[in-house]
Amino acid sequence: MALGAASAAPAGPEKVKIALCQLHVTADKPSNIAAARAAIKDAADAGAALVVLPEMWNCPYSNDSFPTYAEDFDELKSGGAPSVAALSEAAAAAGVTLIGGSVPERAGGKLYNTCCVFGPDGALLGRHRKVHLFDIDIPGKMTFKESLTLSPGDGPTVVDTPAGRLGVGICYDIRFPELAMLYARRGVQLIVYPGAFNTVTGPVHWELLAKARAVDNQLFVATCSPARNPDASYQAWGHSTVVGPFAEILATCDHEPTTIFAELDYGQVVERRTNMPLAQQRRADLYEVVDKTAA
Ligand SMILES: O=C(O)CCC(=O)C(=O)O
Repeated sequence: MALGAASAAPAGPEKVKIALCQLHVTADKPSNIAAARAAIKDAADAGAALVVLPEMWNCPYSNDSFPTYAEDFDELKSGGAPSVAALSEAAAAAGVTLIGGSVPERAGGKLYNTCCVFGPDGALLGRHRKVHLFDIDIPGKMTFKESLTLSPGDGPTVVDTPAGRLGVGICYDIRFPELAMLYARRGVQLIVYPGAFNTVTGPVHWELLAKARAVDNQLFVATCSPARNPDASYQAWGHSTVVGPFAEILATCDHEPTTIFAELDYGQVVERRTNMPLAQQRRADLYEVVDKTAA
């Protein structure tokens, strides 16, 4: 299906309070889990209905760590997936929709960088496996090859939640405008990118990409990073940010552990698209982006 006008806005809440938890991530998995639980509760206590965690919040961001900290989600009930179980419990206890950042997932002999989405009753509503792996080489500055340990997911993820219709991408996924465009086409109101940019690409690209995906598609974008840990081998950029559909910054922060909040008014998605009907003005006679995963 060629991507044209966005589908109608889904029935759902008009306004949602979102919280992005910029967690301090260490090598101690139980303490990372405890910190995530506490942050989710605190965010809910402060009135958030939608809570977001960062990429790889249960382990150091390194290829050495991913296999060690990985969890098999099929072992949820037998206690083999403590991070994911904690997310489900914390979402239910707090009564929030939870975009559970990402953790390394073990499935079918492979590892994935996976985000789980939970409803306010703790039910798993969706799961996104990072589609675009972070393989870059900027000599002397930043070299990382996720594909040494991880496999890519094979599809986009759109989840209808009590906090709106959400699209999920993980970190490097934000660099691919086609994925965001596909989400807009499917009526997504907010794209959430748990991410962990670094001190090389972060200062130049992190905010720029969030604004670009928002303004291209006239929707909300939230990027949630771990805090910078001076002891870690990978220095996360931090700067978790919420951007509105006119590319306006609604909330942001530095690299310290914190939780930031923003009120999303989904009516603005409709308003911006009415003011500036980009989707209707596309020249399908000149170019098109094709959704190869549409049902
Ligand atoms: O795209 C970048 O510069 C950083 C991406 C990244 O850190 C990731 O995908 O985990």
